[in-house]
Amino acid sequence: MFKNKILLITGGTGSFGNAVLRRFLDSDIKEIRIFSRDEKKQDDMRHHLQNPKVKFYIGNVRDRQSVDGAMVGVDYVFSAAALKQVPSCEFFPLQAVQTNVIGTDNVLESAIAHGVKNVVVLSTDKAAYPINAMGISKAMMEKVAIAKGRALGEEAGTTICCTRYGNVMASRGSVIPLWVEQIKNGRPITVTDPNMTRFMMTLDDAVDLVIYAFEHGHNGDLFVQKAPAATLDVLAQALKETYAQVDSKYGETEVKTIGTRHGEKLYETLVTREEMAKAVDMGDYYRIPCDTRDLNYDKFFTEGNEDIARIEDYHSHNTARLDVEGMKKLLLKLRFIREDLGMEEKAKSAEIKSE
Ligand SMILES: O=c1ccn([C@@H]2O[C@H](COP(=O)(O)OP(=O)(O)O[C@H]3O[C@H](CO)[C@H](O)[C@H](O)[C@H]3O)[C@@H](O)[C@H]2O)c(=O)[nH]1
Repeated sequence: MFKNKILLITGGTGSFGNAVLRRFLDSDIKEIRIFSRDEKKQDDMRHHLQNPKVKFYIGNVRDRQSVDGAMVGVDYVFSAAALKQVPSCEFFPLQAVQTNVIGTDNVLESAIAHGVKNVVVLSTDKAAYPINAMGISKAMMEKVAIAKGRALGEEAGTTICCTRYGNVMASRGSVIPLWVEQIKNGRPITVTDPNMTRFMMTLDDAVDLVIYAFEHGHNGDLFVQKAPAATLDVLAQALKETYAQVDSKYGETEVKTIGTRHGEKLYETLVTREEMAKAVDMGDYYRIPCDTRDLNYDKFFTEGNEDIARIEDYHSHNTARLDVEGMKKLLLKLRFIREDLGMEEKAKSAEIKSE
């Protein structure tokens, strides 16, 4: 499907972009374009990869002209550029709107104008019943993408769909690399709330989900991957026990409860109750087709969905729950933990401790 095609990844220097590169570089894809703001990260990537198939574009999704410059000749787009940290978006919500909503709209409009065949927009569980600025901006981003997909319709040359996933274990700036640093530096592990749950996905799961959406998506679809969850308590214990294999003193690390941060939820929802009512169960995934009713209000009263009251949303408190042993198994899938445990050769680059 990617043979001789050009793929553009916005926000391509992030964890997701790097994982896509690892997956596709040895394939028969023609070119992968990395579009992002940070010249330093691009430069590091360029030196590390030294691969003529990868082309770099400096730009900002907020600036349509820069997006247009990268879009010429592109077949497929993975739209991953985002402000994604909950606390920073809480303090600068309009910045989240600029990048996540308006920036994504720029990417979609540009893709349609340039005849791109397929766009997959990356979202997060925090967009379902959102309570924080990051989630609210991502929820609006989903609405923008889905409305555009619906307006384009089945026969259009461009297909737009969204994927929503949970916490990507050990992605840049997330809790696992932070706790690993704490363990190794002899500091206590800082836990916000031991009973808080999060969906646990690997970066490979996230790439699989995007490819699944790419292959199965109809205009306006939203895709979710079923995933297990764990409490922070279990995650902390599993990390301690895993690192005790490197040095037994790590197993003695103190765990300190610091309290919930700005805008955090006790548990995350991947599929809302309202979405569950129309979700198509595809085995490992849910496909949530867009609502194709038109803006004729009468229909909303005559075609209401009575099932909704009986359906439960899909969240990190009611999905499959990992225990410490299960969590440890999942941790061992992470590249940087495997490196630390000596199960895998260390990567050449001075990549930060994350996936
Ligand atoms: O010192 C800390 C930091 C975090 N946490 C907890 O660890 C969990 C994960 O926190 P992260 O900061 O790793 O992730 P978030 O859930 O805040 O958000 C992350 O996951 C999202 C998906 O849900 C998006 O991908 C988002 O971009 C990304 O930052 C949360 O329950 C948080 O309370 C702690 O206990 N101690």
